[in-house]
Amino acid sequence: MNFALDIAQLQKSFGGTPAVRNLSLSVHPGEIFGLLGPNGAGKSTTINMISGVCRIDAGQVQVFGHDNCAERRITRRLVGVMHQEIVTDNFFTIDRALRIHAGYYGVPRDNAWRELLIERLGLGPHLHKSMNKLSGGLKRRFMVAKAMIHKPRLLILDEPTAGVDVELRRNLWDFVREINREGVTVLLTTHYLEEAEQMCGRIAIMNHGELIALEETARLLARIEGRHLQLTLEQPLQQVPVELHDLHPAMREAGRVLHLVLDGGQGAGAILRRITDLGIAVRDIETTRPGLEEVFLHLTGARPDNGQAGGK
Ligand SMILES: Nc1ncnc2c1ncn2[C@@H]1O[C@H](COP(=O)(O)OP(=O)(O)OP(=O)(O)O)[C@@H](O)[C@H]1O
Repeated sequence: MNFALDIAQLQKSFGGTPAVRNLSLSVHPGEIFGLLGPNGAGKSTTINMISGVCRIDAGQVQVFGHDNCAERRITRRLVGVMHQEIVTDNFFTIDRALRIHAGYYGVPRDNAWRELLIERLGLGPHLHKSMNKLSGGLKRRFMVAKAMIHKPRLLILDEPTAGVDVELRRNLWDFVREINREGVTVLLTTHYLEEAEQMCGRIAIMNHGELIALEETARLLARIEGRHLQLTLEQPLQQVPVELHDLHPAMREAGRVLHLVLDGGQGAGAILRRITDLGIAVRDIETTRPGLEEVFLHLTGARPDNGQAGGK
């Protein structure tokens, strides 16, 4: 059986600086697959090469067995992409823009599908508004509908929930799960790591253009051994004392929360004593399970820029 997406030794440079280096990965039909990485890791460049927006320097991309350069007309129909930047056809209404995009792919008109997208994405009341009058959230919903209007078999979502409120985010992911159950393969990027954890069966992590991990989500999480301690401090820390560097410390919430990883046989009590000996007063302590944020930290030494990360 063909992969939904098969990327082999993909490369791209901008002005001599590599953005994607020798990337190979495959996505199975029916998967929800996460492509994660810190800012500038090369995720969007990869997606742009898959969608044909960006020329490939070297390597190959196949979509359901079709080469996306040699068989572009076929792969264009098979893939639907929601790009990261909000791009709308400013003077069109949602209604008109969706009709134009459906025509662009040359697929037979499917009114039932169109109506379903409009209903599930809550676009009905806004169909006849011109695009430049829509809120950011509505524009994003429109972009999902646009990516889906030609019934692609592979849906690519590049940070679909950036700047989107909680309710819309939930609706959007419910919808993605629903279409995935109906057979659509999904590749997504997100900076909200808990979303990737909840949505994706497998996750690939890129850093500096390279693939540095590709595993089932649960296995990836299990890579980070040891318990995680979260300490709420009486006073915010300016920086983590060097004496605690063996505990993989990360500060959050402007230094009010300190996150530590206990590998080996270190007990929470002993750690607490070490901390209080340094004159740091602890208000609250809790153990947490590792999240993808910790996996990121572990694998890349960087923190994802999700607006909540503190410095290390
Ligand atoms: N059109 C371009 N011209 C020049 N450099 C580019 C261009 N597009 C991307 N880059 C560079 O390529 C690298 C990878 O960028 P890319 O946008 O693919 O990363 P990303 O993982 O999607 O990051 P983010 O999470 O911030 O969107 C970055 O260093 C970026 O500055």
